[in-house]
Amino acid sequence: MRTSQGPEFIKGHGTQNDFVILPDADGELELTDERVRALCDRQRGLGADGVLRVVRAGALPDAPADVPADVWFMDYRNADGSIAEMCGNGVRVFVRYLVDAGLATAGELPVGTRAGVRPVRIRDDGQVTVDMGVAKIFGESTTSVSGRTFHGVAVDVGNPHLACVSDAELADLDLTTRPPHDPDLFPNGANVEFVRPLDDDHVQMRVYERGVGETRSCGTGTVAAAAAALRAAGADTGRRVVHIPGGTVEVEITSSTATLTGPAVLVARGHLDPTWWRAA
Ligand SMILES: N[C@@H](CCC[C@H](N)C(=O)O)C(=O)O
Repeated sequence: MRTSQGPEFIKGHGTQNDFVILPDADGELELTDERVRALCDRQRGLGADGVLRVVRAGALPDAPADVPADVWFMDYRNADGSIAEMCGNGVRVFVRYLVDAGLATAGELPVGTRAGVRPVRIRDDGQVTVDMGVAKIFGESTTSVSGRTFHGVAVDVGNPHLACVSDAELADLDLTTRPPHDPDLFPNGANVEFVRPLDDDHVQMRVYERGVGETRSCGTGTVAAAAAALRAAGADTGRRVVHIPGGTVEVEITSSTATLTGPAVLVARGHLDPTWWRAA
């Protein structure tokens, strides 16, 4: 009979961008890159696009200095083990977990990330809205997929994006390999979005995420996509409903910030096998 349990986990997703959540208030877990890769592996682990460690900012040595110590910090890792500054779908799932676990009360809640503090609110209809900060366009560049060149804008949503608006049929794009990006403009890599306007309010998007591959959704990517689509339409501010393979989110861009609204779902919970965890 088993006498001890491994670390607790929760599995969740936001528009099918899926995560393993690891509660670790005091920062005691040894979360190595290899353990992240093992957790995210869809054959030998739980399977996920990324890991969200739930830790108090004060317990994480590399938390940014401007995040107060008592704030819950989303220590985000991509499936390949790399660290990213921000995750728009992850932060909604993170807050759903905090409220579900009784670690926070519903209402506006500050979440620490490597891109700074992000206010998050669970709405009465269950959707979750995140204040994502300013989506900053910092250049223009190109990529190529399936023999076609795409022009896009570089957008900083806390993490780097190349968002390419075109009339290409998105289902035809082969995103099984990483679309190239300019290393001078993106020295730390880039998430690449392909965006097709459907009408004045709606766009369709597919994404290849840095550190993961093609995912069924990327929250920061949808904000970059909305900023790029607005710019292509000659506007700096406005609203876009973004249709991704995993669902639909809504992005509003004002002169001072961007908000992202979408679902956040908890799917399962349990404990890792201690032998598996030790060996991972
Ligand atoms: N899926 C996320 C973005 C996760 C980080 C990204 N892959 C990066 O490396 O910047 C989202 O929902 O925003």
